[in-house]
Parts: sequence; structure tokens; C-alpha cells
Amino acid sequence: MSRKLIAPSFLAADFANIQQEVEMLNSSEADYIHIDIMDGVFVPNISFGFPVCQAIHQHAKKPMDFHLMIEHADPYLEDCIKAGAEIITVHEEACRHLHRTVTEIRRLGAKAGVVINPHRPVSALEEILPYVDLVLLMSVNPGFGGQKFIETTFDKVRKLKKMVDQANPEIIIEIDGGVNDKNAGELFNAGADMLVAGSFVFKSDDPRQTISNLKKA
Ligand SMILES: O=C(CO)[C@@H](O)[C@H](O)COP(=O)(O)O
Ligand SMILES: [Fe+2]
Repeated sequence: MSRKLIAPSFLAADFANIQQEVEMLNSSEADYIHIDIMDGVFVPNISFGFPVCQAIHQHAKKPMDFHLMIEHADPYLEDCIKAGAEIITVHEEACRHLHRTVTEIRRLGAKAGVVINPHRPVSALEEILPYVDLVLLMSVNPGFGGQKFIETTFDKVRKLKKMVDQANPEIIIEIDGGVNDKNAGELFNAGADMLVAGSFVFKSDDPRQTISNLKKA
């Protein structure tokens, strides 16, 4: 059974009004606040750093889910924890010693997640599954909000769901990129537990209602 969690991506929020945006999320049915950290090296974009994360954390009453799109995650894991991370996800291709990194995330007290890009097979995750709490499937190429959902993600979710059910059914399956009211229901049905939605939530007329609608998808 899908857990049906929604994590609005703060990347699409109005940064001139951080406090109001976080308070909107606090009063919504959002389960997590998704935080996209980009380094301009692993992905062709730079988002924001820890002072901004601290500002979000200062007002947040929801747990924070950190998605690190960076080449060198290890030196920044403690900064993530200090900025409120309850989940930290790292890209499998970006981490030379992935097992070391996810083990360190757990040692620091957060849930450890591994992220896989659209072109990579879920079979690449087989050996790391016993060491993670969450798998994030990218449904767009990482680096930007507002991109089009890649349709082959549905099959990938089904494949991953089978693997996770065998390895550890507690593992959360998270999907990130281009999520909207047209694909959310099928993603949950395919086995996704948690959907990230940036533009679809923050650019809608009523973000709180949009979050509620996605949860019911
Ligand atoms: O990690 C990323 C992009 O790299 C995402 O978290 C996006 O921020 C999601 O935004 P939308 O595709 O929902 O607009
Ligand atoms: Fe993300």
C-alpha cells in the first residue's frame, strides 16, 4: 500500500517571501518540505545554500527532505542536519563511496536516501538497498524545476517496487520531477510512496488545495 506522502519542492517557492511560503506549507497537508541543493557541477544549475535552508528551517513545522545534487556530499552532511534535514538523499553516480555516504547519513541520525537519474537502471541499486531508507527516482533530468515528466518512469517505479518488496518493504519510493494531477494517481498505483511537486504546487492558484488534491490522487 502506498503511503501517499507529498513533498512540495521549495525550489519553486517565492524566495522574497520565505516565511509566508513556509507558513503556507505548515498549514497544508504536505508531509515534507523538499529542499533541492545544486552545486553547478553535478547539475548545470546552482540553487541555494545553507543560510537559506536555515531560514526555511527556522519557520518550518514540517520535516525537511534534502535532495543533494552535488559532487561532494560528505563534507556537507552535518550542515544538512543542522539545517533540519530528516531525510538526506544523494545521487548514486555522484558518490564514489556510496555505501560510506549513506552509512554516515544514518549515523548522523537522518534517513538515508539514494537518487537515480532517468537513464540509469534500477538494477544498479540492488547492492545498496539494504543500507537505505528511501530511493528517489528522478522523473526529469536533475537541475531545474518546471520540466516535463518522463513517461517511462511508471515502468521504472513498478520494477523498483518489486525489488524493494523483496529487499525491505519499509523503503520509501519517492518520485521527483514534473509531478502533477495527471500522473500522481498512476505513480501511487505503481508503487510510489512519496511525490515531490514544485511548480505544480507553488504556481497554482491555491497551493494548499493543490497539495490536498495530490494526496487524494
Ligand atoms: O530535484 C528537482 C529538479 O532537479 C526537483 O525537486 C524539482 O524542483 C521539482 O520541480 P517540478 O518539476 O515539480 O517543477
Ligand atoms: Fe528534488
